[in-house]
Amino acid sequence: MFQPFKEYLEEELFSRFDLSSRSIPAGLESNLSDRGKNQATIQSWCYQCPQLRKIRYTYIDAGETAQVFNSVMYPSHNYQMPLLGIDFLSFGKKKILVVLDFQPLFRDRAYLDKYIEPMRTVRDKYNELAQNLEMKFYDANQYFSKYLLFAKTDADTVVNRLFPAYQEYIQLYWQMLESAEQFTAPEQVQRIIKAQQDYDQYSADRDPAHGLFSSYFGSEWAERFLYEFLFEDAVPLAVPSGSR
Ligand SMILES: C=CC1=C(C)/C(=C/c2[nH]c(/C=C3N=C(/C=C4\NC(=O)C(C)=C4C=C)C(C)=C\3CCC(=O)O)c(CCC(=O)O)c2C)NC1=O
Repeated sequence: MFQPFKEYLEEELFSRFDLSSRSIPAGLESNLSDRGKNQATIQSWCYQCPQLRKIRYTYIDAGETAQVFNSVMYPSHNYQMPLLGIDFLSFGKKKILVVLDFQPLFRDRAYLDKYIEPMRTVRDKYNELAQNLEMKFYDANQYFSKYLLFAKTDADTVVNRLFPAYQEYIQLYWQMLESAEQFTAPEQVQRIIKAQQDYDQYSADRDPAHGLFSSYFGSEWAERFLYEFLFEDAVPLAVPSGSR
């Protein structure tokens, strides 16, 4: 269902950036599960380039049961650019949830004007994909912008509306990255490092996918996948969520 989204991202990345592979810890690059109704595979890719220090994306394919495309771009620590966050989920065709955002590192007015306001014209074209749904796991005021796309939708809308919206958000992201101010002062770079680290901690601690990963691949693998790959700058909670 989201394969064309992955292919578009790859074409963009490979044609625009000087990518090199970034290693994925052993055993986490892919996995296969026979526990569910359909066989499930999970596969991840990770790259870096001068502008983006970590580019990761993951595809889960459990046939009709589940299709997930998840990705985060982490800009180099010299940029205050928001992270590009993508989370597209389809469960059994009827339940489709899509989230796409430039995830802000800071929330002051000057920052939002510079890095979030440019999304507005794109966002305004896709009202049906911005449904103001309530967040149960995350906090909409932390690491989400007010112009995020967040919708429960259907397969037709994914093809006809989400795909063009996705392309526009990605194009805007590249454009902003190209012209983004570069920071080199150590205290400014430190502030960016800290904010990106906090993003990993925030995301790992709240990740709604832990249960999904555990059910397919076991809680140990799920824990490693979260803390060693997806959000590697996060420190695991003292008591893993599976045992709480
Ligand atoms: C491979 C990793 C990965 C997967 C597969 C994943 C899945 C995932 N994301 C979800 C929700 C969600 N996901 C997001 C957003 C994001 N989530 C992100 O990982 C990113 C980058 C964004 C930002 C765009 C939001 C806002 C929700 C709704 C959760 C809520 O209500 O708080 C859910 C819950 C769906 C439900 O309501 O049943 C799952 C299972 N999250 C992951 O990290």
